[in-house]
Amino acid sequence: MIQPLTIIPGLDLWPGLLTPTAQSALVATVLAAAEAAPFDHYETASGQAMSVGMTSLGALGWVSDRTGYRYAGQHPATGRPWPAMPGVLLDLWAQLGDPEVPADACLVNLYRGTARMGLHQDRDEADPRFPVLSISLGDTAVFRFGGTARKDPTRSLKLASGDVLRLSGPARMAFHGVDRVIAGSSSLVPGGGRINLTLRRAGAE
Ligand SMILES: O=C(O)CCC(=O)C(=O)O
Ligand SMILES: [Fe+2]
Repeated sequence: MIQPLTIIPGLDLWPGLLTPTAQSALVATVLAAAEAAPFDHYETASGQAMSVGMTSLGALGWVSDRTGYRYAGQHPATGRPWPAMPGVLLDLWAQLGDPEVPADACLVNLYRGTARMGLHQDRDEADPRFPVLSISLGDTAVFRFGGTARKDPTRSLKLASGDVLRLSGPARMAFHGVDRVIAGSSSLVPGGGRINLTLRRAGAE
C-alpha cells in the first residue's frame, strides 16, 4: 500500500488512490443502492433540513431527526434494512481501516449545488479507536479541519475525486466539515456534484 500524506498527526490523505475506473464503478454501485434506500435531507435537532442528501450502506446507517443523531438498522422512510456494504469497500476498510473488525456502516453524502456540511465531530460510533475512512467522488470539495475543540484554529484542504482521507488516533475527534464543493470540477457524478462515502465501525464489536 502506498504511503499517505500525513496532514496533521492522525489525518492521512491518499490522493487519487482510486482509479477513474474504480471511481465510476463505485458511483454506479452507490446510485443503484440509492434506488432502494433513497437519499434524504435529514432534519437536525433544531428542525433544519440538511443541505446534503444522505443514505447508508451496511448493517447500520447514520440518521438524524428532531430527536437527535444516531445509528439505525433501517432506512427511516422505507423501514427496510440498508443495502449491503459493497465488497470493494470492505476490502478498502480491511487495508486502511482495521484488518480484523469489519466496517458496519457507510454513510453516503450527496452534495449538489450549494450543499455544505458544518464543522462537527464524528462521535456517534461506539468505539472511537476505529478510524473513519472518507472517499471523495466527483467534484472537488473544500474540506475544513481543526482540532478536538470547536474553537481550535482550522485549515482547509481540497479533496478531489478518488482521494481517500483517514481520521484516526489524535485526529479521530478533530472537528471537520465541507465549506463548499467546486461545481464542474469533475464530470463523474451524473447530474453533477459530489458523493462522499465514509466507512466506519459504528456498532460495538
Ligand atoms: O463530505 C465529506 O468530505 C465529509 C463528510 C463527513 O464529515 C461526515 O459524513 O461525517
Ligand atoms: Fe464527519
